Amino acid sequence: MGAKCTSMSGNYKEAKLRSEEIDRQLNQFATQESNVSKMLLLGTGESGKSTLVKQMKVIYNEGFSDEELLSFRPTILDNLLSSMKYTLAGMGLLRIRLESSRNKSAAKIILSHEPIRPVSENETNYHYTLSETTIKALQALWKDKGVRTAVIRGHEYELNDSALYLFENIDRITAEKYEPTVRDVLRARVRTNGVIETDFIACQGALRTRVLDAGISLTSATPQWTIAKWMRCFEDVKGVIFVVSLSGYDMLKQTEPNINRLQDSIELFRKISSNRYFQNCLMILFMNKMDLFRQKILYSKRHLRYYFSDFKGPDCNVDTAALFIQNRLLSVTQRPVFPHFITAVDTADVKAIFESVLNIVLKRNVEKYELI
Ligand SMILES: Nc1nc2c(ncn2[C@@H]2O[C@H](COP(=O)(O)OP(=O)(O)OP(=O)(O)O)[C@@H](O)[C@H]2O)c(=O)[nH]1
Ligand SMILES: [Mg+2]
Repeated sequence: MGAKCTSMSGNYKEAKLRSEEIDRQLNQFATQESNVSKMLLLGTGESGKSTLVKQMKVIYNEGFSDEELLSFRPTILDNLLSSMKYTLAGMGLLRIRLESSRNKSAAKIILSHEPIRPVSENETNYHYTLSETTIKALQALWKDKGVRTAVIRGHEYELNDSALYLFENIDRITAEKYEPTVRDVLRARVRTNGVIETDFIACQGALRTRVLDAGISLTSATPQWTIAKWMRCFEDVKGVIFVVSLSGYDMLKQTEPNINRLQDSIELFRKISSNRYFQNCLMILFMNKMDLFRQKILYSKRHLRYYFSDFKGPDCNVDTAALFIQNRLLSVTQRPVFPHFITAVDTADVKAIFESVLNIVLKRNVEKYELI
């Protein structure tokens, strides 16, 4: 018995020493620039890449300072204004009338409003405020049943995914003392131009990671050689995170209105996953906007079978519909893919999924350096 105890404590000591040695080597590995694990975010426009980058800042870095939050104020007000402009244009397309003809003047005020310029380095329009007339016009329009009907039918004219959130928060957002919250910032929409890099340390200090938002507009029509040409700018990428917006299943592309948005993403995924440039990368698939997808499948009556005629599952069943889309995406490639359903605006969800993705990357690194 005594001997057994001694050998167990011996084993324990040995394991502890080995674990400490692995931790030391991993920390050393993580501090070298050449050991940064680069993860490249790719996907069609508006799939949620920049939202994931914002979440990396919230989860792994210092988050948003008060000043940074405030700097989003003009963008969010502009998003609100342009969403209302877009809704009014959509009403024209769908021949939906304003409920109250008195709101025609409100519509004119909004449609003729100049876009709000985002903050530049030399400028500080953090405290940009809409005029009282514009705020009243926005509020009156949001109360109009015609506008609400058009928002519900937003998928028919590409209304952006954050429009409803912004309209529902209209009074708070247009208040004189409005200070954007992190939730608001995650809903803000600015098209990315140029590469955005975000560095952070994950997996208890063992993995130095750089997430790259390529800021390139890719579609299924982008030729393979163009993809390869662009990707040469990104050396030593460990993994590609391909982001797909699930909520696009019932939407058409803005530029080519005969192409379904989800089909477009599936086709782009086929191209990316078969591109020779990414042959040695981990291929991670984020099927994003699960929150909106759930709402649509459960309540919108826009059943998946209307857009994918080979879907034979039951209506209003989120899991079956989501798995059908996952299988469709996985069927376009032969290579191993790590698929995840995700809601990029939900910090807890992103954290849990990212941890598991980064653990795979870490495991690969460890295997490479024969630490295990
Ligand atoms: N409700 C909801 N909205 C989301 C989600 N992910 C992203 N969005 C919203 O979708 C919009 C587009 O997201 P972005 O992160 O800017 O998309 P992107 O892929 O970076 O777009 P580009 O820069 O044009 O390529 C933003 O308004 C986000 O707030 C999600 O999971 N749920
Ligand atoms: Mg972006």
